[in-house]
Amino acid sequence: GWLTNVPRGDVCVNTPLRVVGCLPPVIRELEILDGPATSPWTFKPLCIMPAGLKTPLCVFTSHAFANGRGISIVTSPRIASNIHNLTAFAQWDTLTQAGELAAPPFEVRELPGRGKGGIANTTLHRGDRILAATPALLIDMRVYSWLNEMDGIELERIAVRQLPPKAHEMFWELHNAPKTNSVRDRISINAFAVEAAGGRFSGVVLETSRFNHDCRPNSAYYFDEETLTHYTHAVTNISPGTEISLTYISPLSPRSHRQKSLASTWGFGCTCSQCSMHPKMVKQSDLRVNHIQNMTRMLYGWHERMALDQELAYVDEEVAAGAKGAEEKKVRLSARARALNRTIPHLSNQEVIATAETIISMFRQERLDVYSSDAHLLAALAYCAEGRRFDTIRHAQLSIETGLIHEGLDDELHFDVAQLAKDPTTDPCWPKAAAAAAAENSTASEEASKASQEGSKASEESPKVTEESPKASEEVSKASQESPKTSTAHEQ
Ligand SMILES: C[S@@+](CC[C@H](N)C(=O)[O-])C[C@H]1O[C@@H](n2cnc3c(N)ncnc32)[C@H](O)[C@@H]1O
Repeated sequence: GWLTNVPRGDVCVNTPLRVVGCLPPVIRELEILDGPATSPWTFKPLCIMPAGLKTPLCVFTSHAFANGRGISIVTSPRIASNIHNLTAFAQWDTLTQAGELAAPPFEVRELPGRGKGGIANTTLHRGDRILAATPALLIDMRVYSWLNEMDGIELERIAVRQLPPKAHEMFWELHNAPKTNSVRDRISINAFAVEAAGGRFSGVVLETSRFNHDCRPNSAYYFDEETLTHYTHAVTNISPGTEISLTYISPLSPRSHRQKSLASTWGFGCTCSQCSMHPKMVKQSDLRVNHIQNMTRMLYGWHERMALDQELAYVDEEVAAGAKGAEEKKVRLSARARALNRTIPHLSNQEVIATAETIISMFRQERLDVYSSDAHLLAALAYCAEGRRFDTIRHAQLSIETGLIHEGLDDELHFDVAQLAKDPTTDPCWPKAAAAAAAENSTASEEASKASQEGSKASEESPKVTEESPKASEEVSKASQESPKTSTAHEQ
């Protein structure tokens, strides 16, 4: 009954497919093996089987999701089941009322020449949350490659149609610039590229879609895959009355590329301050972003080589122990190490530090310092390899601060950086000789402190952390000079 009610004419009229005929898509109901009663979805999933493939793409809608905000997901049954197992579904009642802030720190207003936009209604400081919202739509990117345009649009239409009333209404109020079809165009103009449960999606986050673009934005966003929540935070201090902006594209591309991509996908000529600068300044800015990218590539190479060296040392032990598959692994890792040696120049720790500091400074000049999380992490690792404890901690902390705003950092990497920020001397990057000296020092100091505790209570007030004393740090730095640099050991 429901299927026959789907008006399909619109799809055909608005697509070039009309020229070659307009057959209605073949839509099937997904067989739910456990039976409909146990299905987590509000409607029976409707599917289209892509020509020549064995996996259908279907629409999965939940009205209960995120306290009734609802969601429609177009994807394969396997990915849908993975998504359903995420915290976002398993504990939706414990999540905050995403997107339903009692007092949002912005108002949506009509702005000259750019449609609607979000205007701050309070003072926001760097790091303040502006929005946290779940997407109303997640459209698997495979829709665009596996299905013909008409079939893809049909699934998108069903996904929108099945949304709860409020989300449905908000979707139709979104900005649109007619090109192909009213549903597809709205999705492509307003969606964020997100990843979840092993799939890549166009995600429409209804509230966040109101923010306009700026190449040097005052807010940054990321998508938390586990809770399916899209976060937006302030990256600068924002005064009331200021427009909240985010970037639709990578800001690390030259002005001409940015302009082209904004015009072709979003239909506007960017007039943000970074695009409107004096041509000489544009040239310098383009040069800087180019430098940033090249130098970052070099540092990633250094980091990969350092990780490879550590892995090779481990594999050497496995080979010596006669472990199965160790020889093959060593051959594979050595080949990768040789390839890196050919393409990435060799860098000493000091050079890595100088390069990372230069990248960080250029990001600052570009007003993109929130992007310098990786550069801070690499600086921290190089300082660590030099046995410079407090420089390591300083950069690890800066990496965390920028990373939290820009990426959320709740993954393994965050755990590693957090460890580094707490105590680099226990990290594998810390020079072994220095670690041994520090351990010896701390044993000596423990013994001394024990002895003095016995003698007098006053010794309890003396600083216990011996590495912090000038003598200890001198020893550390000497030891690190003497120690073989882990990152170069296998290259020589
Ligand atoms: C995701 S929507 C942003 C919100 C939109 N202005 C609205 O009214 O809902 C993207 C569209 O907003 C407009 N837009 C965004 N940033 C802009 C900017 N910096 N200058 C002019 N128009 C902009 C463009 O029409 C673009 O296609």
